Amino acid sequence: MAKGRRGFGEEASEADKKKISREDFKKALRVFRYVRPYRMHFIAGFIFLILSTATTLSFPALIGQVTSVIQGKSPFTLNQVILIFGGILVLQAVFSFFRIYFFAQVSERSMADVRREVYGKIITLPIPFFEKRRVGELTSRLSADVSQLQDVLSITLAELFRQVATLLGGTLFILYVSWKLTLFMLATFPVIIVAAIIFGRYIRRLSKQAQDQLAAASVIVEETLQSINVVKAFTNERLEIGRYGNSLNRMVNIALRTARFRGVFVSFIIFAMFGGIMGIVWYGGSLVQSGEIPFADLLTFIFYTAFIGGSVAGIGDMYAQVQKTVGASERILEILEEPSEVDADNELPLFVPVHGDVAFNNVRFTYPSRPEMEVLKGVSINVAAGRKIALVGQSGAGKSTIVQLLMKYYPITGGQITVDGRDLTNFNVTELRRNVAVVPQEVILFGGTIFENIQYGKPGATEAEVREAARKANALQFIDSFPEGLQTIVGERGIKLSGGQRQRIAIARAILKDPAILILDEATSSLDAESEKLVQDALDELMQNRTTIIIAHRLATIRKVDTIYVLREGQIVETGTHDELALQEDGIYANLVKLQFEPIE
Ligand SMILES: Nc1ncnc2c1ncn2[C@@H]1O[C@H](COP(=O)(O)OP(=O)(O)OP(=O)(O)O)[C@@H](O)[C@H]1O
Repeated sequence: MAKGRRGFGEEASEADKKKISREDFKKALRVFRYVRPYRMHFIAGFIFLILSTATTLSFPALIGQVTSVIQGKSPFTLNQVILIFGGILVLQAVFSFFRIYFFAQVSERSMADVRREVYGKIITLPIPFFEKRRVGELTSRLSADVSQLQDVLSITLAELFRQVATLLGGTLFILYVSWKLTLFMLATFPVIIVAAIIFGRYIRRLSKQAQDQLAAASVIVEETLQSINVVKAFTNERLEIGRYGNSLNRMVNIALRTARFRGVFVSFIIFAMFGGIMGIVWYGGSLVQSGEIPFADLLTFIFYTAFIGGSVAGIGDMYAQVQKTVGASERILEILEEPSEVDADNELPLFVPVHGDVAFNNVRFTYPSRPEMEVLKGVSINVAAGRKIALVGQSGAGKSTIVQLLMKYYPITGGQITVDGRDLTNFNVTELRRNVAVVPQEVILFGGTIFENIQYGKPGATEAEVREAARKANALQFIDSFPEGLQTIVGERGIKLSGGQRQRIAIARAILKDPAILILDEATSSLDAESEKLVQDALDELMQNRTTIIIAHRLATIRKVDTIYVLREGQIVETGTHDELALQEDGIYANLVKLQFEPIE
């Protein structure tokens, strides 16, 4: 019974395979909807393609005509024939220009649309999506996959058509010249085609392996350059050179194996082609001798055969390209079909300011990427508008998770979160997040000016507003000490700011945003006393009249908050003010306070 079922299953899966591949192809064709707006250009390109193919196809006839003239069997003179073909040559040049021009219009514009849409999609996807994918993978979809599609649209499609047209047109033409010789010629084709398919597949697999290996080598370069400080600190340069070298060696080995097969393949094809042509010359020669066909036709025939041979060799390659493109478009469509977090089609909701009452009622939560571990096990927190609370607890207790849930990065698995008494699920994410600002632990600035980095908190803010925010954030002093002031370039290619300076930029950004709810993820590394004071003063300014949730790592900074919540393993185990909790005998908070302050006191 089991055996029978397995047999049935196998059959079904075979059928599925076929169906899927056909569906895949259909699906991939959907990418063509991006071409639709430029269809007039596409049609124009196609017309020029047909015209230029037709003119190319007429050239073997030139040889025949000239031979006829030489043999005195043509009504035209040599000059007339050359003039006619010269005219065709000019036309061919004009047609080719327009073909390339129109196809480029279609491919460049439509692929820019695809890129724009894919990027727009990626950036609006919810956070869990980014936990499943690597950034490299996503950027490669935008670059490599779209480029693949573009190549097919701008070159391959036209080439494929030209090759098929050459094949069909050429064959019809030689059938017309001599069906006997054509049949003879066609007898050599199947051998070449079968060999091409078998070899081609194997070579493709090998070259993909070589590509993967190259990608693996590039990852080493990327990772080590990104963390060059770590490599140097551990003096692991030699180790990395060795690792990179090994990876390159593996790639070279595979590439050389591919080259060997390609060498065999190419020599075989050349051998078979010329063998075929020799056979045709031999058989054709005997047909000319017996007077069955004129010599001029034999020449024309041979040239067409060379054309046809070339196009057959080309079609295999094109087919591989098309196959690759089906894969690329599938991957692109897969992203486009992911449900967005922000409904990008909808207009942005009106800005509805909230007061800032925040409540967590018995919230339970499990990260989608780790379903077996419940991270929050019934957490309840209440913050009235304008109040300040701190979350304290060991690393991994769930502090960051709580604020991520408040930002609606993940859906909760149990309980309820409300803002101003309204369930978080009823908030549009844009509407909600406009009311929340985060000053993160590790501030990462975008490459650009300080002005742009602060303005990020409120796109379109004026210079005066940005300056005022920088002043309130205690940042103006150091900003003005740079010769270019607010226009100083920061980030990867600009000047490097210190940790305290970056924090004050982040604070200025939050001040500019002016949210009702503020989340401070306290920096773990402590600053020197002076920066610490500047940052703390800036934070005090920022916290005024806002609901503030502090993820506290250093207890000294949270003495003034209204309520401290102590978390342990996803549960709130103590709640109170600093004074209340610090006095609790054997309390977790009291112990933490002791641990942090004892060595100093
Ligand atoms: N994106 C994620 N996917 C899966 N598990 C996660 C994710 N983020 C955090 N966790 C897990 O959830 C638990 C709580 O993490 P969380 O970051 O909230 O702790 P924390 O109290 O903020 O710690 P720390 O003080 O070190 O920042 C940890 O066990 C952590 O491993």
